[in-house]
Amino acid sequence: MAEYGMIKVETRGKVGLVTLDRPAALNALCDQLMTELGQALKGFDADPAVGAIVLTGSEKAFAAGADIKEMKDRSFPAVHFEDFIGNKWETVLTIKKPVIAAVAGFALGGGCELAMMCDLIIAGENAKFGQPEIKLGIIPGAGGTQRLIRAVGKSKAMDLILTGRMMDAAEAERANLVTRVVPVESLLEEAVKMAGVMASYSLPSVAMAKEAVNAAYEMTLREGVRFERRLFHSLFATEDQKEGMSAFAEKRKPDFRNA
Ligand SMILES: CC(C)(O)CC(=O)SCCNC(=O)CCNC(=O)[C@H](O)C(C)(C)COP(=O)(O)OP(=O)(O)OC[C@H]1O[C@@H](n2cnc3c(N)ncnc32)[C@H](O)[C@@H]1OP(=O)(O)O
Repeated sequence: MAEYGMIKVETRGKVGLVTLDRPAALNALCDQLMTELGQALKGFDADPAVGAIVLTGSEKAFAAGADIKEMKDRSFPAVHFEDFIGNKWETVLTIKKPVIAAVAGFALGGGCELAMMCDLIIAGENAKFGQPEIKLGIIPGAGGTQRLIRAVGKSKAMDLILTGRMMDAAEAERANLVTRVVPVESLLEEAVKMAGVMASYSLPSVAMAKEAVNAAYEMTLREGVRFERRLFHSLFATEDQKEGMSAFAEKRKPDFRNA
């Protein structure tokens, strides 16, 4: 397992676990942390022993946003021509295996945006979500204006982005930003359990299910349904489809080989 300075990486059964670990700065997402996160996510995606990934932070903070101190003196040409935020922040979107964000404490600015780039969010009861960039004289720059509205609708997205206020876990669940709220003490266990269920299925079908759902962000309904149908048909070329359906007919547990 690779050694990192600002994240911790381990496996729990078939689940890859990445923990953001920069406590002195509430896991502020500096360049080094984002580089390490990208490497760890790609490593788990390439690891055949891993079927799903959990991304988490500390009890106090999932992540308090991009590192303000690191970016405060940057100029327009610097951020524009280097494509600041850009691809490096979007590595999580390229991961084929499911990625669950397990969020306790602050998920603000880039922290909220990073959680929204994951496939789903489970929140601890103390979680606080927000896009406070407006208080810094900027706007969200890692997809917050686009993903938040798709999750919570226009009124609440405008409310959060234009006031910069925080939303607690209960409100985030009511607004459909998170799938489930659990006690902070059991957050990781619940997230790893859910990831373990996903990892127990055939990887090609899990990866295609994820791809099809995410495609709904980009496609019309007609295009999306056609895309889904193509993926659905292609799964009949896998051994795992034969195994899954044979196991059902023979009343036994399937033995998926990810093939
Ligand atoms: C990605 C983009 C493009 O969308 C842009 C962004 O993400 S901009 C950043 C958006 N996030 C914020 O504006 C949140 C900033 N942080 C806070 O408002 C507060 O820290 C808090 C409400 C999250 C927590 O407050 P508190 O409990 O009082 O702790 P602090 O003493 O403020 O913080 C402890 C320590 O962490 C440092 N810190 C916190 N957040 C950041 C950050 N985003 N960047 C850099 N450093 C951060 C804070 O400065 C403290 O460190 P010291 O100054 O004591 O060394």
